[in-house]
Amino acid sequence: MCKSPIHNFLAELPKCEHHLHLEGCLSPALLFQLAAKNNIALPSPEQDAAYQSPATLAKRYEYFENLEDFLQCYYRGIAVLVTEQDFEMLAWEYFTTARRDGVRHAEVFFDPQSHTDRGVAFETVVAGFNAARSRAEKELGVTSCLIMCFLRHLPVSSAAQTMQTAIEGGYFEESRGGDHDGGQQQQQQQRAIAGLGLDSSEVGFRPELFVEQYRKGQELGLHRTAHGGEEGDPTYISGALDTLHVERIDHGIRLTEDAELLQRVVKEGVLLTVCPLSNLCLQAVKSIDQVPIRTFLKAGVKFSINSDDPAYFRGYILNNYCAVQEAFDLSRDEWRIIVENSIHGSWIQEKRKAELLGLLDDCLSKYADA
Ligand SMILES: Nc1ncnc2[nH]cnc12
Ligand SMILES: [Zn+2]
Repeated sequence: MCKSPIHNFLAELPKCEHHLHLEGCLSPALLFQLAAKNNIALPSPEQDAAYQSPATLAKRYEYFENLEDFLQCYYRGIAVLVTEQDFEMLAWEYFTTARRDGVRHAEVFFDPQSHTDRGVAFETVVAGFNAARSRAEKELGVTSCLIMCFLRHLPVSSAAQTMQTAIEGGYFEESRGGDHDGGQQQQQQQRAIAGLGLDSSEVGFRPELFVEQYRKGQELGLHRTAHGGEEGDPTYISGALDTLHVERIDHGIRLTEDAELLQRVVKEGVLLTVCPLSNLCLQAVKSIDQVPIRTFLKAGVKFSINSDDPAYFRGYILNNYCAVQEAFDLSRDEWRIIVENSIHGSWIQEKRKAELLGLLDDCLSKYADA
């Protein structure tokens, strides 16, 4: 628990998470558990001393040199995920922890190529994640949608193949799903996969490479977002806006380096999905107060605060909210703006937005005098 006098207020804010990699929720404990169950050999002490125990692995995660250094651990860990139940367990760990942190709605990324390249079927991955999503909606009241990411360091032909698999499998088609309030009222249209994302190594793998996949996605009515301006310069942000026609930018902290682009982002109402602890852990900033939270608030840039890869970056969403509060001492009104923008920037129906805005009002009233 953080030392902020408004910790309880921060904890109870009805959060929407927009930048969360499900594979980034694989804790050292779960990694070792699944490796043993699935008979997956972990690196020997000669190969990598970090993989001796969950404790040594947790120690390894205390310092990453940069995005690339982290991604090596991330992709190595993913090898223990094999069965539908493994994917369900991983996502369930996320949803239960996120709900404890006040998350009410989550739009979560997954990286199908990191599984299909190892011979795990696309259907196994999506079925496991969607089982956890259904359960989270029923048992925890957390609504969610799934965002399929392309790995930008792999050949574009691999992204094209992944897109084809998803289209042919009907994962982008609308089907009647239960409404989030239990399904007694009208049913809402749901897709197994609601949107496209772009992640992995940024510099040298420009967004323009994936224009054809995003064009198809737009034609199919999918939502679109892309990582940009995490390590890459602002042209990675403008490239994603101009050629991929994204609705959001994931990270986007280097937007501050281009005043004109910043004005465009404000004017077009593009939401940035900022991940403060991730930026700190991957050395994108030296301290949290260098994340441009105040600059964005002052300029009217819309953003949400997110955890990215919580098993690797010192905590889930509430730790990120608390870290921001400790660094910036935001007012309740500034938190209201952040949470309102997170709700409005979510890919949900107006009715669900109204419910979440109602919860926000309740929280603001409860803590008005505290
Ligand atoms: N922070 C991040 N940036 C790019 N790709 C990722 N994949 C998982 N986490 C990521
Ligand atoms: Zn990310």
